[in-house]
Order: sequence, then C-alpha cells, then structure tokens
Amino acid sequence: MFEILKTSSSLLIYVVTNPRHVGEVYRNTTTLSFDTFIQDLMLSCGTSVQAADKSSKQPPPYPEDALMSGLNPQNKSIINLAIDFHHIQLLPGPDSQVEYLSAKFLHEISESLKWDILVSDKILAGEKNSDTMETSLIKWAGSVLIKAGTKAYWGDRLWKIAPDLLDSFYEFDRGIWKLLFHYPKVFSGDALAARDKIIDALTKYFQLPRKERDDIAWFTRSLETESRLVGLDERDMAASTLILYFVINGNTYKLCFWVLCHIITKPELLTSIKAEISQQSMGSEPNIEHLTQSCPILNSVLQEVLRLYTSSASMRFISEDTIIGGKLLRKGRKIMIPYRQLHEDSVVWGADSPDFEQSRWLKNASLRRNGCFRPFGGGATLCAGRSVAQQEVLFFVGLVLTRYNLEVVSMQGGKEGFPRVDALKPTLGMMSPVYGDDCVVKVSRRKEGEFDGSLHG
Ligand code: HEM
Repeated sequence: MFEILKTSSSLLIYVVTNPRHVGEVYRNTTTLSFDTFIQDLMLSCGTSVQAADKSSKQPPPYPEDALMSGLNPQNKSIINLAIDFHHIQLLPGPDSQVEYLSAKFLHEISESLKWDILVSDKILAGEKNSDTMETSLIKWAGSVLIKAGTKAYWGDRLWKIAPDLLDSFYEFDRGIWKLLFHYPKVFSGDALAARDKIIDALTKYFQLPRKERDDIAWFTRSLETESRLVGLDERDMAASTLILYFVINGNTYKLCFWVLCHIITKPELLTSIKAEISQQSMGSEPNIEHLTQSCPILNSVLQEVLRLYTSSASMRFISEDTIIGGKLLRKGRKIMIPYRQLHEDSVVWGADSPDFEQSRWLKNASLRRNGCFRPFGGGATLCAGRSVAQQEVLFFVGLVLTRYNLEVVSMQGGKEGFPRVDALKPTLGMMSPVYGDDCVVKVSRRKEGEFDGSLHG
C-alpha cells in the first residue's frame, strides 16, 4: 500500500506499508539510498553543503606523505565509513569494540546513580534531605542516560565544555522534526538555536588537542581521524556529529522513563520485578547478565513499552526513478516505512493491541521475532545500537530499583493521571511524553540489606 505525504516544503514522501513492498525497498540498494538520506539529514542539522559533499564522496587519493590510518582500505566515503564504524563499535564480530562500549555505558550509569552524585545534580532540582529527594522522572532518566552516552563516546571533556548541553539537547530533541521536514525558519527558531549551541560546543571540543580527550570510544577516534584526512574542519565535524549525538542519546532515556512509569504505578508488578531482580544474590547489585537473562517480567515490560511507545521508521532517498509494487516512484523523493501501525495491528497482537499488557511477552516469547515488531527499524539500516540500548535500560531500571525506594509524588498527565504520549510529533524512534507531562518521584535511599524484593513497595 502506498500513500503520498506532502510536507510543508512541498517535499513528497512515499509511505510504504505493504510488507511485500517493504521487502522490495529493503532489497534495493542501488536506486534507493540511505546515504543520500543521511546527507540530507546532515544538511538539515547544520552541515555545510561543502562538508556534506566531502562526506558523501569517495576521498580523493590521499597525499603521498599523509599519515594513512589503515582504517579505510576500501576508500569509502565518510558517510559509508561511519556506518561500518558503527557496526564495529556496536555489533559482535571479529573486530568488535562493543564490549568496551557496553562496559563504559554501564559504568557511567552506575556512577550517576550513586546517591552523592544524584543529590549534587543541579538539573534534578527538587526537595532534598540526607536520605530522600524529589525529582522529575524524565529529567532523572535524561540526566543519567544522556551523560552516559556523551561520556562513553566523547569522554569527559564535552560535558565539561558545555554544562548546559542537556538543556540544549532537550530543546533540539523537541524540535528536530521541524528541521527534518524543512519547516520555515520562522517556525523553527527554537530548534535552530539549540542546534547551533550544540554545534558550538562540539566545535570547541574538536579544537582541543587529542591528548586532552583521549578517553573516547573507538568510533569517535576513528571517524575523527578519517574526517580530518578528507579535509573536514572542526566545525564541519561538529555539525556532522550532531546527528550521531542525537541517534546515540535521543531514545534511550525516554524508554527508561516509560518503563519506570509503568512499573512504579503498578504495585504488584513492582513487587514481582524487585523479586526477580533480587534473586541473583540477596543484598548485592544485579549484573547485566542477570537482568537480560533471568528477569522475564522486567524484559516483558521492556518489550511492551517498545511496542507501544516507538514510532520508528526506515527512510530511503530515491536516486533514480524506481518501480516498487508495480508503481513508479519518482527520483528525488523520499520513501518512509513507518512501523507504528504494525505494532498495533489487532490481527497480530489481538483485540487488546492498544493496551499495555505487561505479560504479553511472557505468554509468547517468539513475538520478539515477529516481522510486525520493529522498534529498531529494519533492512540494512536496522539500529546497530539495539542491544546496547536495551542493556542500558535494564541496567538503569535494575539499579534504581535496587538502590532506592520510589514513591510517586505526582503525575502530570491527562484525565487518567498518567503521562500522555506525544503521538502527533514525527519521530524516528521513541515517542516523548506530551510536553509538560511527567511523573515526580520521591527517591529514598535503601538501608543496607533492605532489598529483599518482596517486602518493600
Ligand atoms: C530505545 C532506543 C533506540 C531506538 C528505539 C532506536 C531506533 C532506531 C531506528 C528506528 C533506527 C533506523 C532504522 C532504520 O533505518 O531502519 C536506528 C538507527 C540507528 N541507531 Fe538506534 N535506536 C535506539 C538506540 C540507539 C543507541 C543507544 C545507539 C548507539 C549507541 C543507536 C545507534 C544507531 C545507529 C548507529 C543507527 C544507524 C544504523 C546504520 O546506519 O547502520 N541506537 N535506531
């Protein structure tokens, strides 16, 4: 099935929903391109035309005396190389760097969830005393997860250069859809201002000598090396990094928020999840193997949130007129494969498909492999960070529930008093709560030996 979507800038987008046609789109890597789509994304996010051009072409032959890195033996464009580097950084394989990255993410999450760090976090301004504090759940999740992503990829320095990075990021996150849909400047000033602030911070970061920011991920180091070799300057690199910063940090904190909202508002669910978390060994903190493999109820909640709160899509750019499903799709336009309606298809999920059913995935574990479950997209561009993302969320929730008691102080939401999902705003992943909706929680430190998983609500 095809629909044609007309955006404000008269840009036409073909919306493909028929699974057979989706397969045709996935298989066509010649006239349907993802890198042209990335190039377009880069331009929307502030990359100059010259830099986008340099990033999308195969590099010119390097000068003979240039220090060759050996990282690009096939002489790929920076955009294609970045995709390869993501896969090396995030997926298992012979050269994989994922173990270091996961360990770094989890370490940073654990550090930020220490009580002393928590109470000293100015962003989480709520009532505080020696053993309790009040905080917004969405800000808490954002502060921990976005800081973890920033430090894991860019080390400590970026966070120090831009103490207000988080605020700029939230503003950018709220308005990025306007940039992607080429909204006129007059309506997108807030998103543009936030974008420019983040680019300024990243430019300063890239201007620092490398030895002052050596605690960075393999991906970041390698991409910088190759970007400099093709002649990108610090501002060019900063602007093209912005979209990566968004991909790495824009989704996971919202997933943590929705998962915790559901758990802490359902006392029986909370008790059973605490019980399975604590089964690893009484009194000690859960490790990631236990959380991924031995906590089925928590994992079922995670999958159900992914089903109901993602509005993911795959995008392609049509570089030559192309036939899909017997129809001619015109060169220069885009294709979008949205996955949300698959997630609510009652034929697949049953009559209760619109409802949050916490044990859906316990009853039928094979649903995870169902073609109608696509929170992380599909085809050649399937999210490379899907395992790391889920680990982050399980670890965050596992540690929060182990270290603290949470009590709901207030819920800002619709009539039902539960944060409403903002389903109107286009997104390429997790949906946000409606602006202003939130859950304020009182966080109390657990006393030693208190975590037994059943007695404390
Ligand atoms: C809840 C969390 C997340 C969701 C829902 C999500 C969703 C998505 C979606 C829908 C895509 C596009 C897939 C397509 O085009 O078909 C994508 C791509 C991507 N995501 Fe994620 N993502 C999440 C977290 C992450 C994290 C934490 C990272 C990295 C640490 C990451 C790295 C990537 C990369 C590198 C791509 C581009 C894939 C490629 O070009 O090969 N994602 N993600």
